[in-house]
Amino acid sequence: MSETLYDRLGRKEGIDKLVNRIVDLHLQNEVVNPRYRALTDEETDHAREKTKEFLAAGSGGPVEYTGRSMIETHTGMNVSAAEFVAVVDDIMQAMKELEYPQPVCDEILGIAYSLKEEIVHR
Ligand code: HEM
Repeated sequence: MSETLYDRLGRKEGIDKLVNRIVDLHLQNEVVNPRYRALTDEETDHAREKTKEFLAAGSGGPVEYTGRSMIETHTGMNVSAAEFVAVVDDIMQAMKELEYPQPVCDEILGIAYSLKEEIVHR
């Protein structure tokens, strides 16, 4: 059987590490940290766990996504294009630090970008 994106991300262990690092970077990133600082610890943990599921399920892993849709989640936030780019930058930075090969980074970049319409200005 051919390798899935889930495998290339390092399966559950890789995805858990990646999402934890992305959330840490969001908390340090001045463009978006007010959004995340506004959350309680429970809300941050919830968003973190749902994002791990979203990535695992969407990359072909044996996981069901039980969170809300991207439109439903981000509606009412009026996320700007600059915030969207900042989040994607953090994703790419985390992948670089964790030494994912460039083709895997490019695949994630494409998937992230494809979600822009569902997240920005809603
Ligand atoms: C490719 C980009 C993005 C993806 C894949 C993504 C994914 C997600 C997921 C899966 C959740 C949890 C859903 C749930 O609770 O059921 C979430 C929550 C959240 N996202 Fe995003 N997101 C993205 C971009 C952004 C951007 C650009 C912002 C704004 C800076 C943002 C702000 C938030 C916030 C504040 C929450 C927590 C909402 C809450 O608990 O009510 N996201 N996101």
